[in-house]
Amino acid sequence: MLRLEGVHIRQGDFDLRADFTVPAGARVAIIGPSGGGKSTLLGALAGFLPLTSGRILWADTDITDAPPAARPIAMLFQDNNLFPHLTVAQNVGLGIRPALRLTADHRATVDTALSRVGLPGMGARLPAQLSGGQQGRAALARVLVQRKPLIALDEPFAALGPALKSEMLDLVADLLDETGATLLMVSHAPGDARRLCPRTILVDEGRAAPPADTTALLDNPPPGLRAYLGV
Ligand SMILES: Nc1ncnc2c1ncn2[C@@H]1O[C@H](COP(=O)(O)OP(=O)(O)OP(=O)(O)O)[C@@H](O)[C@H]1O
Repeated sequence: MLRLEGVHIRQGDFDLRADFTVPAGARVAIIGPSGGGKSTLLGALAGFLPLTSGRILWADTDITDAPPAARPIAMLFQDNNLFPHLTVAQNVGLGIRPALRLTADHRATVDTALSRVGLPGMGARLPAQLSGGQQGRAALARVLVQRKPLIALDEPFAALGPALKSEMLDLVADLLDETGATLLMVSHAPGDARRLCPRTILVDEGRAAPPADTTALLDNPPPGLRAYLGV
């Protein structure tokens, strides 16, 4: 279980507060207006932003001050963060060893992950030699090899067309079924939240609310969310 206890994060003159739990294995969307603090929340969970006060716990272990690499969370951002001068296999390998000294076992793990996301034999290519959707798959492979119990996706497929996006959401769902990982997914698309995430955290007015039933929240949104959704 992920637990945020009395969390307060400050970025410049922006304040975000959060106090909630997410059960292990849950699939939770994070939605809310632009500038509401969704990325701030993920940044704090991943250890890129310090807390002003409060604690973050995973499975009853306090990770508030743990460095990013020691946290139980793997992140995937919208632009995938593939390094253009590294091969696809090297980019995926970064998820195992940031220094890129991979053993034969590590290389086998990378190959297995690439096959799993539908990119068998493409490890030697550079990212520019992949389509946008294939780049997204490579980035997902890097998340997979990290074998973290918590996966955070920050608007991962916003740049993809509807068919590709749908395919990627299915792939994420399959990977979660296999690994049992917990998902936190920032999305501006209510349809993605409905499809993949039974529960949703609303981030608005300086607060990340506890996960609520996605369908109920989207069918009957509070005023701030209503304005954002344009309903
Ligand atoms: N480095 C920073 N320094 C100061 N303020 C910041 C910084 N980064 C973000 N902010 C502010 O923090 C607030 C929350 O930003 P954040 O990126 O978390 O929102 P978001 O909900 O992810 O927005 P979007 O949906 O547009 O990506 C905004 O008011 C933003 O201006």
